[in-house]
Amino acid sequence: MEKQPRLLASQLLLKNSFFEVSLNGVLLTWKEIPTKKKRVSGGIHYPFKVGFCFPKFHRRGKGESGTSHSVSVSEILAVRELDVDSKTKDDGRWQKMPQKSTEAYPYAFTVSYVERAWQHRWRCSDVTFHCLEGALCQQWVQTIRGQLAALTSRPKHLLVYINPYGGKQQGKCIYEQKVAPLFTCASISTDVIVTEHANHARDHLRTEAELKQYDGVVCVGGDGMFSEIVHGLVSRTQRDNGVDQNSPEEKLVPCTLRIGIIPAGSTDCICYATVGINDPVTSALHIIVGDAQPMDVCSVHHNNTFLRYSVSLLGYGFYGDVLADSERKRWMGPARYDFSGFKTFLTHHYYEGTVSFLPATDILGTPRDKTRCRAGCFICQHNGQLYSEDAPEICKTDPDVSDSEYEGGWRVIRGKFLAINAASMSCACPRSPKGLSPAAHLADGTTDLILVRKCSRFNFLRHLLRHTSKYDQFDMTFVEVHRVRRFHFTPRHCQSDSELDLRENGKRLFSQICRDHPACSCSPAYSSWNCDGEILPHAAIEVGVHCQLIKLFARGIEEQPVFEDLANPCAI
Ligand SMILES: CCCCCCCCCCCCC/C=C/[C@@H](O)[C@H](COP(=O)(O)O)NC(=O)CCCCCCCCCCCCCCC
Ligand SMILES: Nc1ncnc2c1ncn2[C@@H]1O[C@H](COP(=O)(O)OP(=O)(O)O)[C@@H](O)[C@H]1O
Ligand SMILES: [Ca+2]
Repeated sequence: MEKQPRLLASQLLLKNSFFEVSLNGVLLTWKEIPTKKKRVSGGIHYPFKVGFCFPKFHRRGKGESGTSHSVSVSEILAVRELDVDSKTKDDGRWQKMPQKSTEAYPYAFTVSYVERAWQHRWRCSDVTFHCLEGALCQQWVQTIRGQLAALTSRPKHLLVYINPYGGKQQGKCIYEQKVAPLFTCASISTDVIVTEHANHARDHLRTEAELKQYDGVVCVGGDGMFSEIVHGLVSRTQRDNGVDQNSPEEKLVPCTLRIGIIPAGSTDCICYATVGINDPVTSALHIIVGDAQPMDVCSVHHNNTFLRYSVSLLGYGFYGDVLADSERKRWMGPARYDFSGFKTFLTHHYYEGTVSFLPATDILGTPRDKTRCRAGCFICQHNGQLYSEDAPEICKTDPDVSDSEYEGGWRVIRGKFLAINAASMSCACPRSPKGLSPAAHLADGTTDLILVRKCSRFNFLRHLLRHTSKYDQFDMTFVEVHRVRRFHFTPRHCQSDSELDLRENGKRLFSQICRDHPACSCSPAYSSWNCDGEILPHAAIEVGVHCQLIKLFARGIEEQPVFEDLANPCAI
């Protein structure tokens, strides 16, 4: 790593021990001075070696010379000066000062920073340094503030939407108690809207919100609430740029505003797969430090009419039926998915139809890879660049090139399917920490199309159970998986528009269901699509992936630090 010039270095008091504290452009480091070397310093600038220098994680160690900590400046949330009378100057919060240091070292400042906890959780930690002189204290505060002000990717003003009815209906409480205090600490101002009905956030974003004044949009809720924000922002961006969403071939314009998710829903799979955990404090901290994670978005069309966008799961058959059943049991909260999942598993319906898809052949990675999409993913960077340079099929808008010219690359599969799933990302969630497609990538411009053919209940159960274990859910004769850029699905019996209208009104056409089998002991003709947790009544759809259309306040799942394992060779 390039050596950074030291900006400040002093001996300061921390909890009655002296520390060598230094700041360069990248790290704030404090290292305990061994007892016999301790001496009072009013701010002598002197050279010493910083023992730890890891770029991403702050380290804590205890060597011969005492404990040592390093915090990346990019993960400092705030710095505030403490008053002599032990009251913070900035926000009026009272803090208890140790008696000894208030007497001898009356000036102090507190640095709030990100600390990594268990299983990808982040927490806010405080460290308070005491100084002999006010001027030195001021110098530290000003210098750290200067460093923070130079971090241009951090949001200053956010628009927040809270779904008070998502998940266990705790959205408002989670935001007020866990998130708002952190935003205040980091000097982020917010405009908060508590939604009053479904699609309130989507419509507000699409038509009314004055987006220019914000650095990002935050939703407090589940995947459905996130989906509302995506629809609002993507539609608004296309409208502002004169792009017609109804044309499946059109290249969409990426959204500039980043989206933050404070998880307060039932599945929270988008949060889980982009941050590594569904934890409100962790998500708030990723927003504060100004992380950015690009994400693919699928557009779903039917007969040249735009239906919806999807970022996680598009599922027909099993997941469509689970969702349709679970919507009638919202009162059960998140447990509705387990109940409806069990019920749908027992009904064991299969659906006939034709899937045609355009395999992504020019990219790095396959759905059977052992590597995973992680923070700074090389495959996403590589394939994202390829997409913008080569302008793949979905970007082609040349009216002279007819669809049939692409047909060469398309594959067609007819069959009876228990499930047809398109996972644009892993869909990892607490129910399945590796997800529906463990090797899928967040931002590679593709979706993993998983076809589960008709099989016995026992085999389907084996397939489902493998989502929760280390065994490969694709390594089964009745399952296939393809990494694709586009796909179409047509059910065996095509629906008329009047059938669709009835389905949209919630009336299922059981009279039409078993045309070929009047005894009606078999599967219905149609399922519906589960589009990120929203029901799509159309069975016939056309889907295309738009590479990196949106950005989240996230960085992808961080690899767990390995330095602890290295100390124990048996653990490797
Ligand atoms: C036997 C255990 C099998 C466990 C299999 C778990 C696979 C889970 C993969 C989940 C992928 C989820 C993708 C995300 C979808 C969300 O967008 C979407 C909306 O989320 P929101 O409500 O937060 O807004 N969520 C969903 O559609 C929920 C899907 C949940 C499916 C749960 C399925 C449970 C299956 C249980 C089968 C039990 C069989 C037992 C037989 C003895
Ligand atoms: N104020 C509201 N009243 C009713 N429904 C709402 C409200 N705000 C948002 N919704 C809708 O609630 C649905 C579920 O929201 P979500 O936050 O995803 O929770 P969950 O994860 O429990 O499904 C979404 O379809 C969203 O459009
Ligand atoms: Ca993808």
